[in-house]
Amino acid sequence: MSLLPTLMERIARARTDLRLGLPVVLQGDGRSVLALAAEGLDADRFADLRALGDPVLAVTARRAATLNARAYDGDMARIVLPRDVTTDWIRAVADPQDDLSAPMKGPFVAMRDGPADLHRVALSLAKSARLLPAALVLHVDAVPDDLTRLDAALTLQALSDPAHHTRVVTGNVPLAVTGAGRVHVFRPEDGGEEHVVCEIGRPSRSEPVLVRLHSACFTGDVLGSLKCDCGPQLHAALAQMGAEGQGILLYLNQEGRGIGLANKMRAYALQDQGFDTVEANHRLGFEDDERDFRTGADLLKRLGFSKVRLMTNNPAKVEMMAAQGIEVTERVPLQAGRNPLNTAYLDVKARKSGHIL
Ligand SMILES: Nc1nc2c(ncn2[C@@H]2O[C@H](COP(=O)(O)OP(=O)(O)OP(=O)(O)O)[C@@H](O)[C@H]2O)c(=O)[nH]1
Ligand SMILES: [Zn+2]
Repeated sequence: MSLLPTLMERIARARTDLRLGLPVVLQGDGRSVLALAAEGLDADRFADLRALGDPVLAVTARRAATLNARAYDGDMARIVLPRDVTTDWIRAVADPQDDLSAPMKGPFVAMRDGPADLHRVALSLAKSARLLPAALVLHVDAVPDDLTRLDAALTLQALSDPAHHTRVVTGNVPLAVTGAGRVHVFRPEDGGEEHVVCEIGRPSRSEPVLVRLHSACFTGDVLGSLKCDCGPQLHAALAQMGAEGQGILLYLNQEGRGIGLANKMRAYALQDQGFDTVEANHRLGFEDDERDFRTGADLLKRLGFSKVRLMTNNPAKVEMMAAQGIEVTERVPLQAGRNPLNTAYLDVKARKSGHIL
């Protein structure tokens, strides 16, 4: 019946549920689990969950490596909870903030037997909800009525494909660099963040267009943070488009290389403890870069562009464009905003993430 939620709509609900601290139900191969995000775990809910059985704490292999827990499941570990477990213990396993000041109690016992597929989906959902990637997972025979239910395999598939976007509106916005600015707003069908494409002038659809594929950086773009180069890169790109009279700025809401603003601030707090940008992501349980650049290529195609002069120092962006069928006729270097406070950050990106200096 068409009034009932689709899979995408149920995934959107599940993300909200996890962010609220509610469990969601994941189902597959005749099994059901309750999954609850470790972040923001409520003591009463945790007590109710334990009354139903013994949940395990799923964490990514990245987080497991920091904890010295064995990742028997390859990309993740299922950590057995100690008998005297508290919500503080769970939070401390999930969140690396106090790893140094209060070293973990370990050794951790990780499960080797039994399927881990539903746990894996719980972690993907937590990531897509921009929460810490750690979830309590409990097998149950009877599923409570009011909880959001998801088919695990279909959910994993849906989370790994980029969402389809609808162009919601286009509005004229005169900019400092050009009077001829237009903003297109694209909304994903999966209830995720909207993305913005800013078109400068009226670029021809048959010639290579100057494009900046930019990821949101609230601290750099809006606050003028000196920890990164995002703000100056954004403004340098707009200035070049203004000077050439045309261009496309893809402004993707993938804050913190796709981990969300709260997690990026957690990463910054770890950087204050001495870890670099890549190490901080790993300690939190994330990969170096959790972004999916395919969305950028999709939006370009939707606007009728197939050839670009791409403003970036990141070879992964160039490769992705080509893989998505967009011809990159030229990589236009974008060097702006180096300062004494971000030199180490930019050097790490060059050394560990392959950025071209
Ligand atoms: N996780 C994390 N994200 C960061 C950090 N510093 C900046 N960012 C994010 O990194 C992203 C930077 O994006 P971009 O400017 O598109 O990219 P880039 O991959 O450096 O490539 P180019 O600028 O195109 O050369 C933004 O989403 C920022 O919010 C950090 O220390 N940790
Ligand atoms: Zn930034």
